[in-house]
Amino acid sequence: MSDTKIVKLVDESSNRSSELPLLSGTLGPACIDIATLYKDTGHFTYDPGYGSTASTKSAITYIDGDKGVLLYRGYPIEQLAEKSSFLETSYLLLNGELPSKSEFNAFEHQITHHTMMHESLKDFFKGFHHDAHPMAMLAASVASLSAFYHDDINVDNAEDRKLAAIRLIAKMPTIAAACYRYSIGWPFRYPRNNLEYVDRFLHMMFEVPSEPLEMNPVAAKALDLLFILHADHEQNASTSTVRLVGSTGANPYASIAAGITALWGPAHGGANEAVLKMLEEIGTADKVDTAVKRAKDKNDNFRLMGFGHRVYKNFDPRAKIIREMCHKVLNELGVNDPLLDVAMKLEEAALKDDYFVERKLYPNVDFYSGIIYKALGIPTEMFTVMFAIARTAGWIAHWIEQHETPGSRIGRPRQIYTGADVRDYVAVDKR
Ligand SMILES: CC(=O)SCCNC(=O)CCNC(=O)[C@H](O)C(C)(C)COP(=O)(O)OP(=O)(O)OC[C@H]1O[C@@H](n2cnc3c(N)ncnc32)[C@H](O)[C@@H]1OP(=O)(O)O
Ligand SMILES: O=C([O-])CC(=O)C(=O)O
Repeated sequence: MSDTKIVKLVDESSNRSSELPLLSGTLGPACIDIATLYKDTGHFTYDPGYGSTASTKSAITYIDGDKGVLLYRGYPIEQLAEKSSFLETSYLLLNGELPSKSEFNAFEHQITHHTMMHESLKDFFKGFHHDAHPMAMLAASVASLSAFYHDDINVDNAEDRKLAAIRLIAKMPTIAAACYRYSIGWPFRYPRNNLEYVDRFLHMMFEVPSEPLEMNPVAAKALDLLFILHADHEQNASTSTVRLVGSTGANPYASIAAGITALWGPAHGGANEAVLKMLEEIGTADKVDTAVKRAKDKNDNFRLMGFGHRVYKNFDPRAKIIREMCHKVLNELGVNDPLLDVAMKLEEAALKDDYFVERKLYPNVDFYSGIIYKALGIPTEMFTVMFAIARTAGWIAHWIEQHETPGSRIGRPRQIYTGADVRDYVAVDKR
């Protein structure tokens, strides 16, 4: 699979030289194994934001940012979006292969068996302020799982790791729905295990006893598709956070809770909430040009939310699928949302503008997803929670891969010190 050439590298500051492999898989870009040259010598590279640093090898997800290619375990995202389900995709991410029918049934059975949230976890919610952000409640609740499931936190045991993965994927929708219902003062709903994964979640979110919930197949299909598209994205900020925390030997619930907090920021998963707020603020299609102008102004902190990506420099294949789905879902649900017009006008204006073209800034996965969530009745503050439900599959797959990889080391970046030179302490009355 890999086509390895040898390159000679010289580190001038230490005068060390080494012959190192130029690593290049059949799919991947070439990269030099600098770590071998510098390993524990005190010399290191400076790469703010890790734009040129591979922190790990991984067999889970592949991205070609120039060609707009995304593969989960080798399968193109377009095919998974069309033919798979979120649970099947989760199995694929975790196990490396698509399941047979009986393997899938067993997996679904295990997930269904673990959907309940511990009764005592409900008491946690009572301590949260009534208008706490759902992401704050989600992060705290998931971190607290390690206080409930002591029996499956031996990170060195493969069976325990698997059980933690099942528990997390199963319980995330239950906890997420509880975050929503707490925020509106409604009693929690138990998971109805005769329903499928996404229907079960929608039931826990929206069911009211006096008005039994009619399951809408269009809504369920759209949500399942969004979950597939958000399930993994190699070493993005939240997954790298999960791996960094995981590298210390921390338990899976603590590691995933750290991923949730990293996802929350508006530069990452929090962008879906920020996009909708931005579109609402812009308000009408005739105000789009002002927004584009502001986004280009370096004295203005305003950015076009849902635009730009560290890796995709042509288009984000997920954004393409979501954009199409957005039209379809609104049409099928009979929703006429003027924000869709604003979004399309904004995309059109930005793609014609030299600033965005030169910097290769295109709509990313978060640009159109919020309009779909809104059409499904999901409140804006829950958008990033929805992302977290889906990304849990990817996070835990990476956490497991990390623990299965021999020779994994603690993550420990270096820094370039820019502070004061050595100096003597001065007593307070002499300062
Ligand atoms: C699920 C996800 O996480 S997808 C990403 C979701 N985040 C967003 O949508 C937030 C808006 N986008 C951004 O902030 C960025 O494009 C990021 C965080 C996604 C990527 O950041 P980076 O790869 O570090 O790019 P960086 O911030 O260096 O931007 C490169 C240039 O494009 C500009 N730029 C990047 N994104 C935008 C934007 N959305 N609007 C206006 N200008 C932008 C920067 O100002 C910079 O300009 P300069 O070269 O003149 O200084
Ligand atoms: O890969 C990234 O940097 C961000 C992203 O699109 C994701 O996490 O889905």
